[in-house]
Amino acid sequence: MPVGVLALQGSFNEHIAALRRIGVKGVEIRKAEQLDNVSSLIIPGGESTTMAKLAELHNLFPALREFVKMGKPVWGTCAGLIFLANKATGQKEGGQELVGGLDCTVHRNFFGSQIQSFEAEVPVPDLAAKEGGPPSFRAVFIRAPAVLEVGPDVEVLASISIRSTEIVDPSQEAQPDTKVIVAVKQGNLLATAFHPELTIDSRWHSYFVKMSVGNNEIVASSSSSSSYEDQESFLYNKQPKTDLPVYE
Ligand SMILES: NC(=O)CC[C@H](N)C(=O)O
Repeated sequence: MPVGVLALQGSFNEHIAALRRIGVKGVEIRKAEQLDNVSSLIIPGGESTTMAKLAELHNLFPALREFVKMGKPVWGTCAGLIFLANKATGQKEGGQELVGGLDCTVHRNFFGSQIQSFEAEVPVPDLAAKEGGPPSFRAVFIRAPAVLEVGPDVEVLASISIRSTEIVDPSQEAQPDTKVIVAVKQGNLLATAFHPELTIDSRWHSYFVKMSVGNNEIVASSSSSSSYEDQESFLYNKQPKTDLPVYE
């Protein structure tokens, strides 16, 4: 079965292109019944309030919650992390509906607004040990959330050190060198505050695909032409930069 990518809003094209680069077919999910035909699901980054409104409009929440409850692998990136969290803070007035399932609290815009977006090299030793390659990953944080608290079943895959001056939200009282959680795993749920689909490093996608393999056979991407083939231009780091801070 192919990997589903929730395609209401945000970087779903980029996820499908990233899956394609590792030879896996990704399909757009816009209707509840389409979830029956996929082994696993990626909820992309974008704008979680907008995505939630669209999901509500299409009556997707019950099916998404059922998908999570069935134990099928789901990976939320950025806004997708917010979707999966049991609790979110920093929401717009009136809040927003969440899929939930991931036992954590996230802050929606922990690192500030669009202009506080940044890139960093983030060490993720467990994932590098499984997937090979260098120990750290290029991480693109766009108006990124962060995980404030995790439950006992949640494994922290990556955190970054930040100074309090880097936190824009005055309600956050981070002390110098606070560790902020930016990637977690809980059973079949994976969540990252950043956007691996915007980098050329496909190890996060292959890691997620391997989580799905236990459940169902993954369909290989066909070699025929696809509208996703030419989307390499989305990638931020075709040319590796050397001047990035390393967060450890
Ligand atoms: N790049 C992103 O997905 C940003 C998410 C954004 N902070 C939100 O609330 O939805």
